[in-house]
Amino acid sequence: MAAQNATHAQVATGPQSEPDGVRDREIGTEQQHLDRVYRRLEEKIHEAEFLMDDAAKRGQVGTPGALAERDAQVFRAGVHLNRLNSEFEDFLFGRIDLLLGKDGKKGPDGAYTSVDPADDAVRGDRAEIAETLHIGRIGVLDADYSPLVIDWRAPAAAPFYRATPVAPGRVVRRRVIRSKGRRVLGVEDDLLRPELTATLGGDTLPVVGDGALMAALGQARSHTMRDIVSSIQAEQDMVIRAPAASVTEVEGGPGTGKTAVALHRAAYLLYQDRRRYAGGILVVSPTPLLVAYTEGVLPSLGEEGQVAIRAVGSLVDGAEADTYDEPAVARIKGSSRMLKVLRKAVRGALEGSGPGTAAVRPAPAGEDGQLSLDGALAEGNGNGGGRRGGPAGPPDRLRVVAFGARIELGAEDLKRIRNTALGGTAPVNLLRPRARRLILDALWSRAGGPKRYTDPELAAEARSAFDEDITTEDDFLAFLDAWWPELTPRQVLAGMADEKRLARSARRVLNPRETRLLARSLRRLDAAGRGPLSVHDVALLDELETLLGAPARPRKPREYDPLDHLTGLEELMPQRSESRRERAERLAEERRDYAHVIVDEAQDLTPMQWRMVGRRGRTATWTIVGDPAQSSWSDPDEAAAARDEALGARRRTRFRLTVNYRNPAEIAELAAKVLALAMPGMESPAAVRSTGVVPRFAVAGAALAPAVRAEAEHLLADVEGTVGVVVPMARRAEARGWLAGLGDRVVVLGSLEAKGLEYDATIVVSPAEIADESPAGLRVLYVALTRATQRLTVLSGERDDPDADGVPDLLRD
Ligand SMILES: Nc1ncnc2c1ncn2[C@@H]1O[C@H](COP(=O)(O)OP(=O)(O)OP(=O)(O)O)[C@@H](O)[C@H]1O
Repeated sequence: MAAQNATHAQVATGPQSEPDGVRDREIGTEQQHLDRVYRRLEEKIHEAEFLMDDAAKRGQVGTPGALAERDAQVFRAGVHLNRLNSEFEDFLFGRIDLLLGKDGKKGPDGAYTSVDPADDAVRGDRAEIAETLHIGRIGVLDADYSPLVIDWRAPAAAPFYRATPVAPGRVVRRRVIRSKGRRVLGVEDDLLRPELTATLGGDTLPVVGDGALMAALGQARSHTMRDIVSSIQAEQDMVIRAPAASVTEVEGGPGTGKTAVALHRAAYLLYQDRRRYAGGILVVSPTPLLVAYTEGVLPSLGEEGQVAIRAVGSLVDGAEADTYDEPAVARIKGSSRMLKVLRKAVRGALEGSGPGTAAVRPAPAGEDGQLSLDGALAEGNGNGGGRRGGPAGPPDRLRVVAFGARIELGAEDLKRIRNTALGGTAPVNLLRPRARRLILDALWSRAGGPKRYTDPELAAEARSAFDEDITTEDDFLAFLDAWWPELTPRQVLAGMADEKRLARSARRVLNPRETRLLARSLRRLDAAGRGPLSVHDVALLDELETLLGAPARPRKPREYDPLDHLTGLEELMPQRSESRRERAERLAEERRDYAHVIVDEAQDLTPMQWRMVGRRGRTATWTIVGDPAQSSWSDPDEAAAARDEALGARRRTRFRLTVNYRNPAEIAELAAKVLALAMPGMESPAAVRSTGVVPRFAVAGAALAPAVRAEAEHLLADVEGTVGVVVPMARRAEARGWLAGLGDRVVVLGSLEAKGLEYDATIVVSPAEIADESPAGLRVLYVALTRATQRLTVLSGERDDPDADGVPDLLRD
């Protein structure tokens, strides 16, 4: 049975059947505990209030700093209670009953999972429970510092997730507690040592329910992801608590919990070492849709202040790309070949598109024989103003009058100087001072400066006056701006829309067809680079920013807040006053270099995107989750090489997740057929449950609109939650029209947007069209087929070749 693959699902529900009234009694027991926790929290608030009152009365107890700390303590305790009441509906969610134990060794991840029962913990087949621990989203200590609730991330909580019947350690019973506000609603138990007759306080240990995992998986889906904190499985827990050294790589098929695990890991790392991660955690997500879907998970785990979840198209400040290039263009833009093209494009932008005729004409030298400039005339000096292609036609001559004579740097001189300047390794914008210096050297030399002064001191003085005279002239500055303009990444990108110029940058790298496609795709931008960016443009902008050089941003790491430790509640409060958007903006502004980088759906990053993401974690530790079978990138080897380069020689620890918690077996089985075509030999993860409902097949042919609508209506009636309609990318807009008015439980998605998301029911429209859309089309289809938690309908379009049962050729055996 598929369910046997899940570690929790393997658990027996115990030999004891559930007699009447036991459930209520057990709920009552947990209710008493929860009441105690709330009483304790209220006590903390009163304590804090008293301290503040007292301090105020006595006027000057302690320093002003101490008074402020007390105020903060009261405030934080109040916020804490408020959150417990309003947000953490199931703030207390777990309990483990343990046998007497030996002192175990701490594992490298800080968890005591290897703890074994003491030798005398079990007598025959009987054992007495020696310890009971309650587990919740935050830790709460009693007045005597004994734990009332243990934070789920604490080492002592690890057995709640890791114990299995095969390796139960000290755990006899694992209980998941369901509560809302201050009320306990239910309990579900797993018995990990069914062979024992265990007692608690002399009474037989009762066991209630069928385990919590199945209950969680069967719930209807909404538009936001839930945390899985009460039902994390052992293999997932190993990843969440893996030591944050170097690189943690996690692979697993669809629905194995990679995204969930990655987010819980972020919360875990913050709990483990908040100071270390004060530098911020970046979660890179493939699409804005997945960001929106997942961004509630960390706040529900009590963490938000230090984690930025950003779509790969929004990693560059000010860029919010959500458009997709057609596959052939995406392939070019994502490829590491672009690096060469961009390097040359930067040079090209500097040199302009053709010979310029500008010159700066200075006035005669001043009385002192030094140079002076006035009334410079710039003829045809193109500085990009309005013309596509950025700065076009920079001046090819610079004329000045010095020491009574006219001196000139001609096109060849300027070219030579430019090439010398570009020989430096610094980014191009930062080479401007070097270029300016070389120009002045050349002018000085041509004016015969070095020969005029034999005394070095006088020579230096004269030279410095010479430089100052020239460089304070507006005309010289105008010349410099035209000849070596300060370029922006967007300008250079926009300049690449000029096919002829691009052809020069892309010579021997892209073929003419590729050049044409690339240039055409950039015509969405105006000369300054304003306009809609595609997701792949953003990585190019980032690369250009590196090539050009960005103004240094001041780093403002979040200060360590001593108040974090004042409440006596074992947790730190995020800054609640900030909105999510403000927070994301602040993080983006403050940092480009994060302490930990989590990459979700890593198989989809293109080589250029790996370079962009790599730049954000140069000193970071990494968690990378993905599934090669779901890759929409056409050249996995090239992407793997770019990934290796981004991660450098860091040591990698690999994990594999093997159980599919999303799709029922019936859907997983169908998807496996496409997997066999897309990646022969690749194993699909075992589905943890089965619903008995097989996927439906319908044939629409050319009449997609009515068929999709009818099927969506059917599924809306069939499931409680969401219906996702996955269509070929090219049909996104029309498909929205087909489903207009059906309400917000139905969502239309292009095949590339479905990544990472899930719905109660899914309609996959025109599978052959999806598969044909790109070289990675079969893998994209595999993604589409693995989004449903309950129902799946496959609707054949004109390109499919359905059999008599409506099964399209791609999905037949
Ligand atoms: N231990 C668990 N308890 C309850 N639900 C779980 C558990 N693990 C995973 N799930 C659920 O299974 C679904 C799939 O999880 P998730 O989206 O993280 O998988 P994934 O591996 O990232 O999938 P994909 O590769 O398709 O994006 C989610 O609804 C998640 O909440």
